[in-house]
This record gives sequence, structure tokens and C-alpha cells, in this order.
Amino acid sequence: MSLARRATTAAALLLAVTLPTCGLPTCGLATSTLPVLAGTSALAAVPALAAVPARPSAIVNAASPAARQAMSELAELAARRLLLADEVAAAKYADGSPITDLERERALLDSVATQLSEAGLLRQTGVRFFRVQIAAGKLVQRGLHARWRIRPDLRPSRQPDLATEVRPRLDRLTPQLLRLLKQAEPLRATPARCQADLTRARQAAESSTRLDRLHRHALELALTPVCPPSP
Ligand SMILES: O=C(O)C(=O)C[C@]1(C(=O)O)C=C[C@@H](O)C=C1
Repeated sequence: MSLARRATTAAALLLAVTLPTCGLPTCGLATSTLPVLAGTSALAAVPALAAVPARPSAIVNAASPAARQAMSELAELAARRLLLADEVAAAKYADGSPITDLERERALLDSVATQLSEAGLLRQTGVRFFRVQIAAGKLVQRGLHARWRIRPDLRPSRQPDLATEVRPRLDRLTPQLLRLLKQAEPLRATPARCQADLTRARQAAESSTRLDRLHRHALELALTPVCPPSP
């Protein structure tokens, strides 16, 4: 749908849902909605919009192209983090270190907590999301170790350095994931639609990053905190 048509649809939707309920001079659109409609003929055609309130669902509809794009990027980046778990698994398989490293998990979650205010996310949202990314990464590592134990021919030939090579790459993804999680947040207001968008984003990420079954399973887990459960 073209931008102009989308704006017209959004404007019509806003009118339909808000006009019957608003009679106050203080009624106004949420500021997050205005940039979406500003400068469009749709807004000019319906000046009354500037003085009517929007229900949250209408705001979500108007804001959703950007939020949906963020969700797609979030799914792709979460998939890329899971592919980095292969490197972690290779490093640990080679030197026999345990998959779970609680000290590293604590350091990562502390760093997430300090980055949260910059991303504008609630502590609970960001930390929970990262706990699940860690769990999904461990799922991949365990799966690969099991595979490599029974199939020596599939073992990695290279041993990456965890501290100097792999963890810095994981760390670079952290602020980007938090930013995208924040940008996709408006979609949470409509759980069923959020889940549908998430499924599409996950499937697109699965094919663009060519995930195998193990990684697809892990990605499904990794994305569970993004949307509230549908009723
Ligand atoms: O850095 C590691 O040692 C990892 O295994 C990666 C990771 C993560 O996903 O960030 C996963 C499991 C560990 O317990 C700690 C962190």
C-alpha cells in the first residue's frame, strides 16, 4: 500500500474510532502519531483530527510500519546472535569448558541493565529478553555439542577465541537488539496481531539467515518475549 493511501486509511480509522467519543477542547492526538500523518494530504483533508484523541489501537495501526520493520530486524539480529552461538560452541568444545558460564551471564545482564535507560526500556523487559537469548544460545550450543560427539566429521576445524573474538561480537549486538526491541514495543498493544507479525518476521529471518532445524527451534524460543501471549 502506498504511503499516501496508508495515511488516508490511518486517518479514516482515527476518525472512525475517535469522533464519537471526543467533545473536549483538550482532546488531541498522541504525539507519536503526528509524525506519521504530518505533511500528508490525509491530515490536511481532516483538520478535525488535530483535535481528537486516538485510542491505543489506532496509534498502533498508524505507527505499525516502523514497528513492524523493527520487528523484522529484531528477528534477523536474534538469528544472527544464535549463529554466533556456533562459534561459542566451537570454542568450548575445543577446550572442554562448560556451556553455562554464570559469571559471564551476570556480566551480560548487568551490562543490559545499564543500557536499558538509554534504550528507553523497562528493566524487566530488557533483562527478560536477554535471559531468553542466553537460554536459546545454550540450546544451540548443547545441540551442536551433541551433534559433534556423534559425528566427528562435523566438528569445527577452527577454534575461535571466546574472550577476544566471539564475546566482543556478541556484545556489539546487545545495544542494537535493545533498540529494536524498544522500536517494536508498540506492536505489543495488540497481542494477536503482534504474534502474526512476529511469525512473519521469524520466518523471513529463518530463510535470510538459512537456519537449520536446531537454530529455527532456538529462534522460536528467543522471540517468545517479544509479544504478549494471545488470549
Ligand atoms: O559467552 C559465553 O560463554 C556463552 O556461552 C554465551 C552466553 C550468551 O548467550 O551470551 C551463553 C551461555 C553462557 O552461560 C553465557 C553467555
